[in-house]
Amino acid sequence: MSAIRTSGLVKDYGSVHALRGLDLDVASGEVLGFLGPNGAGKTTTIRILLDLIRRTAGTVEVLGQDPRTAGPQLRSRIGYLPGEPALPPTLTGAEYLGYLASLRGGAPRLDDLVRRFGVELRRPIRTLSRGNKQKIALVQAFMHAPELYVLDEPTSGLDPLLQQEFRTLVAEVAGDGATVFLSSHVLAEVEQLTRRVAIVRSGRVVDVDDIAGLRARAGQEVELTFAAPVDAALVDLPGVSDVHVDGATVRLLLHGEPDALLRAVAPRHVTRIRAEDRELEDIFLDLYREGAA
Ligand SMILES: Nc1ncnc2c1ncn2[C@@H]1O[C@H](COP(=O)(O)OP(=O)(O)OP(=O)(O)O)[C@@H](O)[C@H]1O
Repeated sequence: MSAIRTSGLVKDYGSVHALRGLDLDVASGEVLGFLGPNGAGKTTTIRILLDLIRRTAGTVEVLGQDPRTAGPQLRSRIGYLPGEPALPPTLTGAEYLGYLASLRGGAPRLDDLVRRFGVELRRPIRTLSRGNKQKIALVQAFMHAPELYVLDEPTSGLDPLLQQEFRTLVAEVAGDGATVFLSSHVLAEVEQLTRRVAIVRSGRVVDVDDIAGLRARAGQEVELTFAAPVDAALVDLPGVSDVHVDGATVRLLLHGEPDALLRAVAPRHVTRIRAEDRELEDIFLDLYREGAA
């Protein structure tokens, strides 16, 4: 079953085509990373899922319902952490969270979360630091133990200790079977929390894969050193790209199995070999650029 499904989702802001047929399927119980360069359409997608803005065309299902027509009881099954939370400045944290708890028919996790994150409840929200505001936003997203979490850049403004606490919390709710849809630029977060990622570019999902699959496709950086200078033609093979020859040293990018490469260089005297998986960061940069091309 899907927790989120969009098909052919289109959103125009006047002449700006923010979403151009976005297809997305988030399975129930999965943690999916939603990644893409600035302006790709992540926040627009999330706002449509939450029924904060109207789509131009396409279909959307959230927990089996169309958010456009489902009404507030659907909203109470979702925990939403906006990228830039707008909190009521004059209320205290206690007043604001208490109000939301009554709207949503309870907040079983409120006390636990307040303790874990050290939330300042007594002062008016306008007097709080950015990090302390972010904590209140985070607590409201998690306190009613929803089935689906929609988190837009969740750890911006949190110090590293609280970021770690947040990751623990996400792993907990995922372990309890909730679905988490996480937009993030923090690669450590994506890598630690998600198994699958969807890459969005120019209003479309251009790639969906698990992290292991991305790594495998992204290949390895290989450096071979020979006893004597060689020619690039030696490694002109399928699955080999980005070849740089510097005298007796050859650097290249290898996709797939190394077997053909090893056979090709075997007749020469190889003095040194080094192979490294590419960093996840490079992989994402490639994916963002591929989309741009
Ligand atoms: N209210 C608006 N009016 C006009 N254009 C908008 C509006 N909101 C977003 N856009 C445009 O729609 C496109 C998608 O924006 P969106 O905020 O969804 O991207 P994003 O992927 O969330 O980016 P970021 O990572 O920078 O937050 C961008 O070109 C943006 O300028």
